[in-house]
Amino acid sequence: MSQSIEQAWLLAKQRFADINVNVEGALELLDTLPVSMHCWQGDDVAGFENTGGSLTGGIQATGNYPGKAHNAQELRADLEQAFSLIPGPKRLNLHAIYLEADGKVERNEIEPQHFARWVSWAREQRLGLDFNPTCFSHPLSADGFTLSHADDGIRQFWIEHCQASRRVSAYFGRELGTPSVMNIWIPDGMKDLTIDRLAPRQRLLEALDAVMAEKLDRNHHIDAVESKLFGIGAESYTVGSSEFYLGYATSRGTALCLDAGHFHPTEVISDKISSAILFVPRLLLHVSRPVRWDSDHVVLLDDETQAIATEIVRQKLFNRVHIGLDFFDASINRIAAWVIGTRNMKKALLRALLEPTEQLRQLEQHGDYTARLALLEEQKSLPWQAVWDKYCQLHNVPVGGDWLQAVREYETSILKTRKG
Ligand SMILES: C[C@H](O)[C@H](O)[C@@H](O)C(=O)CO
Ligand SMILES: [Mn+2]
Repeated sequence: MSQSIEQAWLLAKQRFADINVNVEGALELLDTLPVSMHCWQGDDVAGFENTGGSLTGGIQATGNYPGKAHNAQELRADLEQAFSLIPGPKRLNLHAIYLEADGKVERNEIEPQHFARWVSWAREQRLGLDFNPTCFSHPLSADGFTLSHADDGIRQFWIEHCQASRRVSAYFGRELGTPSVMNIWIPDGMKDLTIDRLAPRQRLLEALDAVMAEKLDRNHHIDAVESKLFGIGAESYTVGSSEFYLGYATSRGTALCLDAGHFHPTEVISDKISSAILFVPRLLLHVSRPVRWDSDHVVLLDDETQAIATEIVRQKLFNRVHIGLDFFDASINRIAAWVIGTRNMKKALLRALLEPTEQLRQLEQHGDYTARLALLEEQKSLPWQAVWDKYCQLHNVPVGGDWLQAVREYETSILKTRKG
């Protein structure tokens, strides 16, 4: 096997060299692009704060595949298993409900100490960490409102939770030497026709300003805000709409999070990148796969994933776009879900890096759209897969579908021994 990988790699290198693409340079660049894997695929967004509580906020993890993680030790073990099957740099994206504490900690009282074990593990694993306040699955979000709540006390609770979360995020960045991107997503919205669509947005604006008032070191912490079109039970009105957050991020200089499942079904985030990046300093991507709705299916190597990666590479947005994943599928092996989705994101980045972009740009500038289309289509069948195999080999992770065997063995020896 390893001999055929080498032969295919050498031939592929030559094929790409023929169109002036430097394959080794592409792999070097790929090694500088981390993908932030989301912890919540490992336990269906349950967290460890209130095990047994249900997932609310208009999102759903459907399926009951056995073996999900029930505590941080299990989740870390599962993550290590997934990481060992994915080549190149990775980060981990944590939610506040993944804290570790002896007793109950109110969300507005979370502190860095509750995430200390995550940090020392991340240091061992050479991972950067990202963070999210958790503004759902809580009694004070039960009526569908958090930061835009009309009740001052409830709104203040969520403001304090987000303020506390920013300090945790800055702690991650300080300890690990790489800024933590902290994304605020809230579920606030209404099921049915809404009379006052302005007041909740006004309250959200003021609440976010209060959350962000404390100045934190940019080298440790980056604020991001995530819009949404609708959620289950919030079909008619979402306070944090796309326009709201584009305006917020633009006027406040925060990062804007674009989730692939948070727009009208025919809208794609790949086409939003080049507009939004003209007005906001940074983008955070939640690469996901919406099937008819914001279903958060596992990321495929499909046209949109490719278009997202291609956009980052063509515009050289390497330092301004943070790539995160956001899916939660409980109907298949959860580790396999991570591996499939993350490898696909990385494959898309590799394919984008192997594109003869300069040549295509020249053709476009000269108005030769025939050749542009012809070349775009031809390069799809160039042997990028041989380059991917080599990349996997260089990083000591399984080539092709061989990783599935490791997942199966882990399932038999570990996951099947877990209850539920
Ligand atoms: C759990 C995440 O924070 C959540 O998925 C959010 O990012 C989102 O996309 C909600 O639809
Ligand atoms: Mn998201």
